[in-house]
Amino acid sequence: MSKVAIVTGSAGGLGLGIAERLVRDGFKVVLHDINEENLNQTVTTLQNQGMDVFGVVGDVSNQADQESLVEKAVEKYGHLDVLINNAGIDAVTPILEITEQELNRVFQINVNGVVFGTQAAAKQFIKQGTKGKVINACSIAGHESFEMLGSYSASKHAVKSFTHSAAKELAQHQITVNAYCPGIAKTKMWDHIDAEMVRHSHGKLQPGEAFEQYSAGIALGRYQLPEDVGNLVSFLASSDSDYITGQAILTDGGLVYR
Ligand SMILES: NC(=O)C1=CN([C@@H]2O[C@H](COP(=O)(O)OP(=O)(O)OC[C@H]3O[C@@H](n4cnc5c(N)ncnc54)[C@H](O)[C@@H]3O)[C@@H](O)[C@H]2O)C=CC1
Ligand SMILES: CC(=O)C(C)=O
Repeated sequence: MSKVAIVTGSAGGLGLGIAERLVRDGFKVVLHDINEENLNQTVTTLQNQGMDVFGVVGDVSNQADQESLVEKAVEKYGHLDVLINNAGIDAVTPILEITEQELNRVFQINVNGVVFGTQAAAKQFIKQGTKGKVINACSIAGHESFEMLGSYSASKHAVKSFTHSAAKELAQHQITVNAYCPGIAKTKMWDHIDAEMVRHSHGKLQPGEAFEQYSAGIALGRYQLPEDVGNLVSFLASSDSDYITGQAILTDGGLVYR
């Protein structure tokens, strides 16, 4: 019987790379995103390539949406084995200018989303009476805090902390909870971070320079590809990782050392 995985925020970027890798690993994959147009396009493209995937539109920060996502996955494929809490957003703001609205939005999506997803998947695993895996998107910013990324870094530290608590509490049900911590990948997220860093630099940075400066510190000499993240998530989703729980594992080409 094929295993079933959900990947949130997978219309593009790292989530899409993860979804494609899991399909190649033999999973049936439920793609999920808040952006309906992008999600439909991505799902159609993958289905046209013969992949067994389907899409669910939803907002990870909405608890009812997360419950409904798991219900729809089970309705379609019969059961659930793995949830990848991948969806996330960035915010680039000097500390003195962070607003209540920004902080709430970043935490609602990056942190509440992970909590609600974990709850929905864990309830399903317990109902099934099976092992299950929850895999959360953390970041190098969950291990080291970055200038101008104050609310984002705090949210990713919270993801790491929640990963530890959930791993401890859910182990009694044979549910593992781990996180992947990417470095610098050239997705829409980094396009936005670069543009925002340029905007806040008052002429000191040109477009592309913030990305170049961050990438210049990578020991292996290149920025990250979605495939690099897919490699780690593939392992965390496989039975090879059955004895690993509560870990937030860096995949960054050598940038942050913990
Ligand atoms: N790009 C990078 O260098 C790094 C990314 N990460 C993390 O990896 C994850 C994926 O990042 P990227 O692919 O780069 O981002 P991205 O911005 O390229 O893609 C994120 C996807 O999530 C979706 N999304 C946003 N809010 C959502 C919501 N409320 N509900 C459902 N879907 C939503 C977006 O529509 C988009 O398709 C994020 O959690 C991010 O924080 C971590 C470290 C580095
Ligand atoms: C997007 C992200 O997590 C960083 C720190 O680059």
